[in-house]
Amino acid sequence: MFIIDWFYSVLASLGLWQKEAKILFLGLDNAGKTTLLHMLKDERLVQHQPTQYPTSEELSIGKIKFKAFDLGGHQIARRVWKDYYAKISCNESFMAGVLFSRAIFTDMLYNKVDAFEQHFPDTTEFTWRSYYLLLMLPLSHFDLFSAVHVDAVVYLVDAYDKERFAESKKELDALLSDESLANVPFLILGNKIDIPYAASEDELRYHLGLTNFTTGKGNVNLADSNVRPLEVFMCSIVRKMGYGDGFKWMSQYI
Ligand SMILES: Nc1nc2c(ncn2[C@@H]2O[C@H](COP(=O)(O)OP(=O)(O)OP(=O)(O)O)[C@@H](O)[C@H]2O)c(=O)[nH]1
Ligand SMILES: [Mg+2]
Repeated sequence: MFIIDWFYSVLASLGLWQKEAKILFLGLDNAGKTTLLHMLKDERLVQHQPTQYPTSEELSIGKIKFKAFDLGGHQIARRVWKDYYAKISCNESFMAGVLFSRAIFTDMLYNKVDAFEQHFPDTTEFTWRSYYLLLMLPLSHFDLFSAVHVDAVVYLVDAYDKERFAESKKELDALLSDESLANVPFLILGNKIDIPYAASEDELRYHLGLTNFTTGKGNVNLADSNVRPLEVFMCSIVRKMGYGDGFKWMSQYI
């Protein structure tokens, strides 16, 4: 890991490798993460299936090139969120392998791929987990390490689905209190305001417990403070409105 980091920093110093920002798109299922990602990517509105596998896209907004990770928001998918932002130190390459294969296993779990077990009924769980681990270890160096340093989180909330505000708050609170994400800017998008009776910005702030925690919409310099940039923007992805201001706000902190 150290060697890889060193290698990249040498390349970067020679201008041969550009560091791009890494942004996680998080939020409950059905919030609009995939819709937003594709709207940003090619300005097209596409109807998507619920996301099963974590995916990533290269995007650029203004001068910032970034890689966006769309991780899926349903219950089981949420378990791999942490694998994408947990900080791993240099001598923990082994753990990286473990985490990566854990992500794979979670994946297998929710796709009900139990074929492996059926073919090898005598193989204990431990053994086939170990095989996977060995197989995945070399890959994990690249995959995980491109994902560990998160530059920002875009957290989407369906502003129309008021019944799930509490659930959304719970997941958001867990992210905000996770020390691997300490000081990482959070852009909270209250989506679907094109639907009548969607929550207002104040309502959403209230239900997410953010009323006194946001840091201001304009150009607010937080560099010298120890305060995490956090702000709420209401948007409608289908109407292409609102999220642009949010990303503009966010870009000053990346
Ligand atoms: N009315 C309205 N519907 C939207 C908007 N954005 C997304 N949707 C709809 O919300 C539904 C869920 O959108 P997705 O982008 O698939 O949601 P997701 O967050 O990726 O969900 P998971 O993949 O399950 O985590 C889709 O039917 C979208 O068309 C919006 O701005 N307004
Ligand atoms: Mg999705």
